[in-house]
Amino acid sequence: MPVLSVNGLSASYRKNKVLNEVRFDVQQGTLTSIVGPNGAGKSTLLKVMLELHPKLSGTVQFFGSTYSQAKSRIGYVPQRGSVDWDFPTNALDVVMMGLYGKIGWLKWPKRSHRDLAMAALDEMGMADYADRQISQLSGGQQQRVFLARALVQDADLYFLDEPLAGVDAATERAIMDTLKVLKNKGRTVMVVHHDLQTVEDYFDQVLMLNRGVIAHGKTAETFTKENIYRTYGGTLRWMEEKLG
Ligand SMILES: Nc1ncnc2c1ncn2[C@@H]1O[C@H](COP(=O)(O)OP(=O)(O)OP(=O)(O)O)[C@@H](O)[C@H]1O
Repeated sequence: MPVLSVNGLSASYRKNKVLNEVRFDVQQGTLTSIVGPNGAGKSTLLKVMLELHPKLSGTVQFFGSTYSQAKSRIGYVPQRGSVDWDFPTNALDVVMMGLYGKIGWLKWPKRSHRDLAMAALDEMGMADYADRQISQLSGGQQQRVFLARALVQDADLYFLDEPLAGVDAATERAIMDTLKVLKNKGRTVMVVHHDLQTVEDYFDQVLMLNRGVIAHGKTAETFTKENIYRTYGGTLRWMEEKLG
């Protein structure tokens, strides 16, 4: 059984249809990049699947059940730009939020929860920043804190929206190492990704999206010149140089 099954999914913003009959299955233990040009509907796809934006039609099944039944098994790291970083909270508290599924809302976290959150911050090289207000962290540091939050959540299926955008090489490596560890533990990870040069190195599966699914499958077989052109149209002149 696929961990994620999307069928005939369509969505719009007012009259502007941005997802059209999207259909794909994702198997457990895969690391998938979602690629496509600006405005292709990648972020919207995540939001619609996670019921943050309404769908027009179609179905989405997680582990064979609905989103609300599967919620505690799903982790989401939104695009950094979409988060209100002025929210007065420190890095440790952000990570603790990933534990609410376990602690329960309005219950006081235990020492062991705090230890788990600290360990995750440490894993992302952010232990020294636990007490720092999130608004006072750099973009890459904020991204590491978000990854730590996803780690403590201990989900089975993760969605990350451009986690590598604007981070330095060390942070990029730390994030990709973390995602590979999750995959090797049998978790399933889907990542909106923009750097076409690293798709083959980083991801075993690719979902090529432009309002509908253009191609989906093993990166080695799917991420071809032809599919890249079909996905991006004429917008990628540099690809011609790269691919000859
Ligand atoms: N809140 C919104 N209200 C109206 N239109 C929106 C909204 N969010 C996105 N759109 C439009 O929907 C389309 C798909 O946007 P989406 O953010 O899903 O694309 P994307 O593939 O993630 O793009 P990018 O690579 O630029 O992040 C775009 O045309 C965008 O302008």
